[in-house]
Amino acid sequence: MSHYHFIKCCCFQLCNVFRQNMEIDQCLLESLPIGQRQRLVRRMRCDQIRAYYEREKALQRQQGGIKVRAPPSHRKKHRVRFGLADVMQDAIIHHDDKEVLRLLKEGADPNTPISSGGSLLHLCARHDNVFAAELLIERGLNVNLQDEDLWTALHVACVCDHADVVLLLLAGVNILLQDINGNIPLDYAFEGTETSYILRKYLEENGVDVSSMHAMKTQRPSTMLSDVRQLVATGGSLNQPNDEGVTLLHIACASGYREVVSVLLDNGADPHPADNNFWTPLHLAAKYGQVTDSCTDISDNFVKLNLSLWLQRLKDPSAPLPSTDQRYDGGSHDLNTPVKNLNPLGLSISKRDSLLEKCAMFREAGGALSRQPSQDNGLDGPFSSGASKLEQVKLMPPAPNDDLASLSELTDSSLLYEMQKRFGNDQIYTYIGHILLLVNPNKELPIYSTLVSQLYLSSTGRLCSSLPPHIFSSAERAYHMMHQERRPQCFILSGESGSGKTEACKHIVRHLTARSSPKGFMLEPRMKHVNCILEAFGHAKTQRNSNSSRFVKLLTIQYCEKRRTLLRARLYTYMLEKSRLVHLPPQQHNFRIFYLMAEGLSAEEKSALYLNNVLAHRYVAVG
Ligand SMILES: Nc1ncnc2c1ncn2[C@@H]1O[C@H](COP(=O)(O)OP(=O)(O)OP(=O)(O)O)[C@@H](O)[C@H]1O
Repeated sequence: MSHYHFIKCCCFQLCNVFRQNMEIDQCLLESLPIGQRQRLVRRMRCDQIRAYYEREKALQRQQGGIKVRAPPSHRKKHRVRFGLADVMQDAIIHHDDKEVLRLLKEGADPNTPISSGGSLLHLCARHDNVFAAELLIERGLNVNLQDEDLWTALHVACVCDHADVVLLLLAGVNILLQDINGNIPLDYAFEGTETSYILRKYLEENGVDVSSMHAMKTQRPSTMLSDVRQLVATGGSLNQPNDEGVTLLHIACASGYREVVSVLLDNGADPHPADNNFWTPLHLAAKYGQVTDSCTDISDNFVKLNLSLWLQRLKDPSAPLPSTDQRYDGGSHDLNTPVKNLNPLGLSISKRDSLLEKCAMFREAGGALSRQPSQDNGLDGPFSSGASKLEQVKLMPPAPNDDLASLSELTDSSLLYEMQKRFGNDQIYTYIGHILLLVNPNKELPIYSTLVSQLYLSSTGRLCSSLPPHIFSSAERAYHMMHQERRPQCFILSGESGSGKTEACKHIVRHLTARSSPKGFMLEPRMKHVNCILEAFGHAKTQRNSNSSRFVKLLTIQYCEKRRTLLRARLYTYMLEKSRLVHLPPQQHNFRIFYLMAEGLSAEEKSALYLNNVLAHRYVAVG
């Protein structure tokens, strides 16, 4: 008996058995394929339930008829409702302008604080949503609102280098408002960015001398130091708290004034007392002085380290004093804290995330340019030589609409709207899940340099959330899939003529070549020559594209099991449009090789080939 018949027989038997007494031989059941087993068990369960209700009904009839509640046929759907303020936050993050307008009309309060701290304007500043910011300001939201770290929306916009938001906010904001670290928004704008330029210009136009302002700020620790020394000399109390329980040591620790901390501790300031919020100086030092491993300013650790040693010494007087080289060496602490040195613990998680993203993306020019691939989990650095050169990089910061699949509304119009908005910002690449969408910019964008290619290197193949969508990341992903699956990977580039497939293909090949060999980037000029030859025989000028490929391409990458690396990237060509040789569609050219020959061959060469007047031939004259 065939397997199929055996199963059919079993089922038949089972159904009969089941109908008779609803008992099933477990072994028989287990011998069935999973799908059939599930179907059978489901049917059993239905019959059981039906039998139960019938029995219940019969029982009630016997007992004088209390109604049994039938199983609910339509279970009531419970809808989760979010407050207007939450929906508003979501709409702002996703740049859903229509929704923001609707919510405001429905009475959403623009003054509602947001869950991650700050106002809705802070959120707009973070997500570069100028439209929503404008609406909120129109409805009376105070532009000078400060969050728990005393950041205004302008601080946020500066950190994120969102110049449009900065321009909008400048109309009403107090540009000199300081945050908890005593920094004004300009302190967070990277040198050389548009934001920094706008702020400086604005300050200058309003008569503020930026350099003297900076000098004043850097003098603050030395002013406090001399005040503390004077207090010590006059025998004043170093432990006197203010109304909030804050002592001098709290202030010095929170601000990272290491020399002041040393003087205070040397002169008997008590490191133990907590302020009214239960923060000891050590807590504050940890909160504002701690650095992550990514930040190199080791001196920021000093306050915490020094205090720990002093605390240890308080318990055990024989413990060694902090060594002098661990003490503050005076004046080097830069109060004009750049973002990369900002203490992440002092910020809300959302702000920390955005800062880390910014750190990864927009390190100061030098930092970014010196980034080595090895930072990304130990890549072997095929680019080290290429990256030393200064290159122009302009990548947009990651945005919520980077992946259209994550939009709350997925309709033709919402997708088109997002694409159009991105295109307007030169964000030509967009993910839809793992698919990459490209809108041909038809202009040179500085996003294909060696450095950018290097930024997209990853040793794991996971997409870096701090980098915007890019063809390099798709190439990188394919490379890692090839490693994981140990089989060739294929790119499918689809789109109408002139949409940018050929260019995309070149970018992929370029990234992969560089990726697979330390000399990858050196091959680039040669690849250009090869491309030139290939295109001469397969490309032609059409109405839509002056360099249209007249064949179907297939790009695959192959894995080398032995060397565990990329063996070859191969471009297969199929279905060359041979008919073009003898028949030209209206307003079109023949393959480029003819025109190159006409231009490039010497008179003797042409004569030897009987092509003295190449362009006079019917098949090369424009159709
Ligand atoms: N990423 C890009 N950045 C800048 N310009 C681009 C980009 N992609 C395409 N272009 C421009 O668009 C032109 C047409 O692109 P491309 O030849 O790649 O289109 P295609 O889809 O391969 O067209 P066809 O199917 O006709 O071969 C290019 O010559 C180039 O000028």
